Formats: sequence, structure tokens, C-alpha cells
Amino acid sequence: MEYAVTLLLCIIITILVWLWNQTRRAANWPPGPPTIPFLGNLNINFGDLLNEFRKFHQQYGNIYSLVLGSKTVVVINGLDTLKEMFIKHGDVVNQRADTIVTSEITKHKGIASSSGSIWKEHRTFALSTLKDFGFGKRSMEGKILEEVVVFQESIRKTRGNPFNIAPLLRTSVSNVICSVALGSRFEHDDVLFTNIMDSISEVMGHNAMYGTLTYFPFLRYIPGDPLKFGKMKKKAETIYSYIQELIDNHKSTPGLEENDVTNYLDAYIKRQKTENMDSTFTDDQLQKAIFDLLVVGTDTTATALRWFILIILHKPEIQERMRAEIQREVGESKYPSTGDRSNLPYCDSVLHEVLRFGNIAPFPLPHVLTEDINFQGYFIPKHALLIPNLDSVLNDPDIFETPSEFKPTRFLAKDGTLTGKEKVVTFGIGPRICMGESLARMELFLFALSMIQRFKFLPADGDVLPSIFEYNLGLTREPLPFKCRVVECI
Ligand code: HEM
Repeated sequence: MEYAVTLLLCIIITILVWLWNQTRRAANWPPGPPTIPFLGNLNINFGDLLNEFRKFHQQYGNIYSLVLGSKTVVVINGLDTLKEMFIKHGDVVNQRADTIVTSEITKHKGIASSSGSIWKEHRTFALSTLKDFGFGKRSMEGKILEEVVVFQESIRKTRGNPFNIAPLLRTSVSNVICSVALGSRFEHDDVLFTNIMDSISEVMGHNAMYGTLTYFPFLRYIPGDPLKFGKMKKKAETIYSYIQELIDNHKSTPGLEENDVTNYLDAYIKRQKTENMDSTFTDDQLQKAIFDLLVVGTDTTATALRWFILIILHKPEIQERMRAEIQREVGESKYPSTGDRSNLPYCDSVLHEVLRFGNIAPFPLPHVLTEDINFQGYFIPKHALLIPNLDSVLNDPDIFETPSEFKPTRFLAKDGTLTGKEKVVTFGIGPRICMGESLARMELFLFALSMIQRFKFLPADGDVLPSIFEYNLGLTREPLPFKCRVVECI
């Protein structure tokens, strides 16, 4: 009996020591907030991560670590340190980490969540295919302008009455990516498509407290889905079913596959026919890749445009100055085009400031370290999760003076050209840098400038606009909902 009790005590003590060790920070790791035995850094403020990470950056410097459950998380801050980690060590940090999103929603497939050779193969395929259909080229402009025209028609229909512009922006921006990814676009009154757009917004924008499940999976057993992961998963499944239906319809259209390839989906199906049995070009991979293009491509860009509109509602002098520049350099008879960009430095500086101030994806999905490394005097163990903290650059007072101020002229040099724009790292750094950067920049330019050219944006009467300093932080950082009025000015 005594022997059994002693054995049991030994087992319990061993487990406790093991658990305690799991939640301790080793002496040679990057510093960080004190850990609590058995809980690690569970006590950090997950509800306000942006400010919590800013505080840790000030306290512990450019590299700090957090011990969360059984995972070590290292947050990388500051432009030079981010470049050193994600460019110089690019080959050991380009894998996507195992998180609640990548393991349960995207199942490590598609582009944003995959790793290794599948990621390389499919990122390269998507980039080269999308380039063939206009990505990053002037020919893309025509497709975007078609959507701009429809978007402006919808705006006119509001006849100066207050409305929420967010759904309109989402559908318009999404139609651009749909046209290159799927070869189709959707009407603004297509109820099914509009519902999908709402689901995308919920998946990307809403409070990402469910992210804590990555580190403390037992929290999912709390009844009532308080972290809203169940809800988010259901929305993602709705989007998947919708995409699958589009793929199935496409595949079953007689003769379509034989026609010239005009979009990513066609190109993928064509490629499937030339692949062998163990190919990675599976139907499941296709569904997840389209999910990435559609979900990431829609919400981020539409959110940037929403920040733009909220900011100009607060700062009418900015829209006046933009409009004056557009009227002087482009006139009224044609839409502004990207070829006019160099003649529109003030407008360009506003858009760079929107990308900086909007801080749309401050913490991209974590990367994972595939080897132990010694970095700036610290040891970082293999399997550590790395978070590139883009906010630490976009709001760095040493790079952008008084960063909390929305100040487009910070990018204007004395000779009227743009300066410092390469420091706006909103699209990430290193091999995982955003795939849609060129498209997003073009959309932002054409939508924003053609709106300002033709319409005046006014706050809705009697409504209090949310402040430009308030936000919701999910996978994206979005402004609070608002309404506006729009009146035609030419
Ligand atoms: C203003 C708009 C956008 C912003 C701010 C943005 C930002 C980002 C950021 C920060 C990353 C992650 C970088 C990292 O993991 O370190 C990313 C990845 C990605 N973005 Fe964007 N993005 C935007 C628009 C788009 C568009 C229009 C597309 C559509 C093609 C797109 C597709 C992707 C994809 C597929 C990835 C994953 C890349 C990979 O893991 O290899 N994004 N984006």
C-alpha cells in the first residue's frame, strides 16, 4: 500500500514538474512578461492585443517571447529586426504555424495556410496564373473600372440618403477577384452572394478571441461558445459549400473546359488533367485556394476602403484637396487611371497613409520556426511560433513622426514626389508577403479616386461617427460600423 502511494506521489510530482517546465521561459530565450507556474502567460490581455503588444515592445524590446500553453510564441518587432528574421532567415520561417484556424478551418491547405512544397507549388501556380489574367498589369484596370461603374450606379441610387457603404464595397471588390479567380461576377442584389460577403466579413473582421484556442484548446469545452469559434467555423463552412457549388457548376458546364482558359479556376482544372495520381492539385486544395483568394482578397481591401471613407468623413479638407488635385490633373471626362499616379502625389500620399494608419492586418497568421536559431543574442527553439508585428513598424515614432496622427503629407518630399512609402509594410515582409498586393493597391487607387472625383462624402445627419481611433480586431483590424451620405458633385 505504502509503495503504491509513494509511486502515485512520484508520478504526480513528475507531471507537475513537467507542466511547470512547460510554462517557464528558458533563461536564454527572448525576454517577456513574467510567467505564472502552470499557466505561463495566460494572464495577458487577449481582448486588447494591439495595446498589450505595444506595451511589451516598449518593456522588452524588439524580440520578446510569451509562453502560451505548450507553445512558445516569439513576437518580432521593428523594421530592421523584421527584415532580419523574415528575409535573412526566410527559409526557416516561411512555414505556417499550426493554429486553430490553420488546423480546423483551412486544414493546412490552400495558399495562406499551407507550408513546404505544397505552399511553394500552389503560391507559384496562383501567382503566375493570376498574372496571366492581369494581376499587377495595366490590363487589370479595365476589369476594376467595370466594377467602379456598377459601384457608382449603386451609390447614386441612395440619392443622398444615409446608408452603410460596407456591403457595397465588399461586393464590388470581391467581384474583381471573382472575375480573375472564377471568371464570373455577381450582381449587387444577388442574395446568396451578399450572404457570402457577410460571412466573409464575420470570418475576417470580428473579434478573434477564439485565437486563444490555439494555445489553450481546453477552453473550447466551455459551454455556449463564448469565444465564438463554433460560429466562425460555421460561417467558413458556408463559404466552402458556396465555393464548391461554383466549382461543380463550372466543371459541369459542357464544353467550357475545352475553351480558352480565362481564369484561375479554368487554369487549375486544365492543370489537373496533366497531373498524375499523387499530384497536389486536388479538388480539396482547389476549394481552399479559392477560399483564400476570395476571403483574404475581399475583406482586406474593402476594409482599407472603409478606413479611407471614415477618415475623409472626419477630415473633409482631405477630400477637398484630393478632389482639387484630380480635377486639375485628370479632369472630369475620364476616370483617374494608374498612369496618372505620378501626377497625383497628394492623392497617392493619402492612400499610403490609409494603408499605414488603417493597419489592416497588424498580426498576420503566425509562422513557425523549422530549426533552432540564435538570433540577436537569444536562442529561439525550433517549433516556436513567430508573429511578425507589423503594427510595430506602422506606428513606430522613429519612422513616422507622431504616428497616431493621420497625416498624408508625411510622405510628400519638398519636390512633390513621394518619400518613405517602402516603410509602409502593411502587406507583410519576406517570402510570405501578400500575394495580392499589386491588385489591392490598384483597387484602392481606382475605387478611392473615382469616388472622390464624382462624389462628396458627408456624415449621416444626426449620427455620431465612430472615432478613427476605435476598431475591431479580428484577422483584420476594421473601423466600427458607420453610415454616410454621398452627393454627386460633377
Ligand atoms: C489592403 C489589402 C491587403 C492587405 C493589407 C493584405 C495583407 C496581407 C498580409 C499582412 C499577409 C500576410 C503576410 C505574412 O504571412 O507574413 C497577406 C497574405 C496573403 N494575402 Fe493579402 N492583403 C491584402 C489584399 C490581398 C488581396 C487583394 C489578395 C488576393 C489575391 C490577397 C491574398 C493574400 C494571400 C493568398 C496571402 C497568403 C500568402 C502566403 O501565405 O503565401 N491579399 N496579406
